Amino acid sequence: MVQVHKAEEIIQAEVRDFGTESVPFEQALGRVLAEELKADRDMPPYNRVAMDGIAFRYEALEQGIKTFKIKATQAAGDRPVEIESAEECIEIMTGAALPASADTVVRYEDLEIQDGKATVLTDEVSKGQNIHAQGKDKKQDEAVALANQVVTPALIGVAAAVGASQLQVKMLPRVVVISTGDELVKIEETPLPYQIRRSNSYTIKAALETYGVQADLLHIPDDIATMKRQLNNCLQQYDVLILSGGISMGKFDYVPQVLEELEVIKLFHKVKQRPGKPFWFGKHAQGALAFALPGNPVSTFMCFHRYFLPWLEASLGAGPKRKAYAVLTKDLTFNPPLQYFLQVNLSQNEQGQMLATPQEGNGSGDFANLVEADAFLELPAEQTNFKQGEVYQVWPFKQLV
Ligand SMILES: Nc1nc2c(c(=O)[nH]1)N[C@H]1C(S)=C(S)[C@@H](COP(=O)(O)OP(=O)(O)OC[C@H]3O[C@@H](n4cnc5c(N)ncnc54)[C@H](O)[C@@H]3O)O[C@H]1N2
Ligand code: MOO
Ligand SMILES: [Mg+2]
Repeated sequence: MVQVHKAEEIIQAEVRDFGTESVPFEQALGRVLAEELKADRDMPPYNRVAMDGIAFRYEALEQGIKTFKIKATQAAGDRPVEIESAEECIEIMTGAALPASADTVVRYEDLEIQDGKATVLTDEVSKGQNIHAQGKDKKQDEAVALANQVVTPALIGVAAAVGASQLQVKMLPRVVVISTGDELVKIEETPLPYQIRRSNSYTIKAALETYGVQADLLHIPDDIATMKRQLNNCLQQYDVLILSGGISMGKFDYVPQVLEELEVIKLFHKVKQRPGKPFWFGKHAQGALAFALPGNPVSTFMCFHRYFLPWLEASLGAGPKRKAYAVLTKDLTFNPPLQYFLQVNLSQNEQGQMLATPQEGNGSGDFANLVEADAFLELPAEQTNFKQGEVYQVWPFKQLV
């Protein structure tokens, strides 16, 4: 049995590099960028008009000119229309490229327009106002996104702006999520009174999709020969096997035995934690990793977030997971010498602190309450009494505000 930090260390020592691939930028959401993205030209690419109104030369105001002859109207996307003299202006729209002969824009709200002439009504005009200067956001060839950044909707927009229709991203591991257990039936079936529907694999598959990982699902019955054959296939075909169930003390918990018979080297079995104590982790001679998670749904869920996701993020080069902390809002006691992962609800107080309020759980087998919870609060094994106001690391599994 290993401590939580040791289990984490062993898993992190098995971080892999799956290489890079090019994908259409629209399909890159959630992937990890493997290249620096550069501005193909200045951003903005021209002096961009920021208000609908007129453009003219500021020197006109200095000469006492307040009324301008409207030479033309220029929409966004039009080639710039130049003015010939300080008495002229162009009616110009937001997003248009400022003509080189003008340097100042006054918005319609500060104008009176009559008989083809525009009069400036305000004295508060400064040179260069209402213009976004060319290259102010980014210069041509400057980086707009860095390698190892996660592709977000904002990044996809920037990629579009610089014409990067393909993005080089980190390749994802091939993952199979395996359920075991003869009590489990397909979700579309009506279970017999002593059976249940499979759920763990769907939770994990859904969580993986956030990272762009499209995992395959497989169910293996509690039969050694079948399990051996199927797991052997999986070890050849996948980079990662995430299993749930079949790893504890039960007569039909065959997973560790079968994995070891298939030359998956056990790197640890059992972690000093609750839930999730029976967690088994190993690696195959040819490289595949087996995360054999305990079958109780809360245990599966916790181990997946606490161990698998940090491994995935490190393998994709997204850097170590940013740590989050929260303040415990109630006293509690936990006697066993195990790291306790407490289900909590997260909120923020007016001081901007993240608060963790324990959620009444019912052990790791009852998981309907996970829908309400936001995170696991990690309470150290060497401590028994935990006091309101103390701060602990938290593992959120829901999108925070
Ligand atoms: N004698 C002992 N018994 C148990 C111990 C122990 O230390 N000594 N540990 C307990 C703990 S803690 C856990 S956690 C479980 C882990 O059991 P397994 O990993 O062997 O999982 P199973 O026995 O196959 O199933 C446990 C439980 O989870 C349900 N399950 C399994 N897979 C799914 C799934 N895909 N979807 C939904 N539910 C699933 C299964 O029906 C069982 O109820 O062992 C304790 N026992
Ligand atoms: O690890 Mo078990 O999850 O305590 O039920
Ligand atoms: Mg069992």
